[in-house]
Amino acid sequence: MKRIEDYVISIPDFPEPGIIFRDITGILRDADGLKLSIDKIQEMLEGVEFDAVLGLESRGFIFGMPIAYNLHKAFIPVRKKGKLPRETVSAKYDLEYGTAEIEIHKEDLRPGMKVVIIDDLIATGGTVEAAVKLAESLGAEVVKIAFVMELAGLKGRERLAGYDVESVITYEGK
Ligand SMILES: O=P(O)(O)OC[C@H]1O[C@H](OP(=O)(O)OP(=O)(O)O)[C@H](O)[C@@H]1O
Ligand SMILES: Nc1ncnc2[nH]cnc12
Repeated sequence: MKRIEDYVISIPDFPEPGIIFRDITGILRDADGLKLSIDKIQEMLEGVEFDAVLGLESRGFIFGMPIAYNLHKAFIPVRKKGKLPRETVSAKYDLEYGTAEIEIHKEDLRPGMKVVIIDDLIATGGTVEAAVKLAESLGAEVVKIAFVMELAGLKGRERLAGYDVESVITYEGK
């Protein structure tokens, strides 16, 4: 039986020198890998009460949507700036490579909603930290943050102190 780490393809020096790119398409192209990844994240949510999955564009959509569907929860996209048509709140952040800005529809979250944030990977933690800020700025409570992969060497988890954070697999380095 293969493990999730057996499906991830690691590409050195992509998209720039020094980055080891952890490619999830190796998981998705195999039906067993795809099922295993969704099942593993779903296991993390057992016993967690929540209203909606927040999926982070774009790879967080891939893993977040099937889970929202399976558990009969809402799915709310957190998108890169300029894509959402209604009124938004937005946050800027730094990436392992470059900077970016994400946003969410303001009226999609209401005070008191409990949300789970799902993404494929945490590197520096900048993206997920920005997503937490957006959710909380609208009064939502982040009850769980789940990743397929964690690059522990980049210490992104340190930005999430006090939150319930779990990853299917952890790479000790970058
Ligand atoms: O922890 P961080 O340093 O913030 O990096 C992690 C984020 O970077 C990647 O997304 P990216 O912005 O490359 O977008 P994509 O999913 O559309 O490829 C990844 O899917 C995470 O969302
Ligand atoms: N090393 C990495 N591999 C894949 N996606 C990433 N996003 C940020 N860092 C990444």
